[in-house]
Amino acid sequence: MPAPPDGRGRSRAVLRRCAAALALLYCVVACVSDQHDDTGSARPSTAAGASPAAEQAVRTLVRLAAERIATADSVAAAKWGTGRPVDDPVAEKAVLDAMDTRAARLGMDREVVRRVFEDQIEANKAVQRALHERWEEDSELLPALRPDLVKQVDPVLDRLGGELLEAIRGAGPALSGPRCATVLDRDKALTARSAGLDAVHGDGLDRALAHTCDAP
Ligand SMILES: C=C(O[C@@H]1C=C(C(=O)O)C=C[C@H]1O)C(=O)O
Repeated sequence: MPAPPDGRGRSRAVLRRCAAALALLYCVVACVSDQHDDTGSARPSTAAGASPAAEQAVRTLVRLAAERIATADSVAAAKWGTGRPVDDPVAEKAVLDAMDTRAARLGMDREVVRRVFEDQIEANKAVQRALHERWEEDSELLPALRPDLVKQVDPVLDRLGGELLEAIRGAGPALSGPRCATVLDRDKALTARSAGLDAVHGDGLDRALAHTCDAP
């Protein structure tokens, strides 16, 4: 008959149980972190939907689209009174071409990238037009500062372009998944509320994300 464990035997048993628990925890963590491959794109985890990381990337996309919409105020102010039109097909083509080149280099779905950036541009122009109308009606609302488009706004648009591209890449197939529209709509509402967006910018954010989800 084995002798009843003394104090040292009991602590060895406790240590063994702790080691087993740690090994189990390690397996769980390794399994969860394996949801991402080393290209940075999220894999759909189960038949039920996208991985949590991919859904987080959809949320990031919403936040970045809201940041990009905010640049329309600076662009509109920079153009106001200069005769420079809201529409600038050459600048738009440059944005779309640059994103297309980067998307191709990263092996991304170029159609998805194109449709998201076309929306960003249309949304930006819609907000610029709405702000110009507002300022025409009430010159008191004119912004005091006129930023320099090339020096001050373009670098922000460039940065946001790269970050949006990463978010699209991270979202991967989640953009065609069944939960995309639900996640997007909820985050749009949250972002609009937390950023205190008025109707013009709220509509702009809607326009910017109009074709982001592409459920079959
Ligand atoms: C930002 C500008 O205004 C418009 C919006 C653009 C955009 O959102 O990227 C690009 C070109 C313009 O049609 C600009 O003229 O630079």
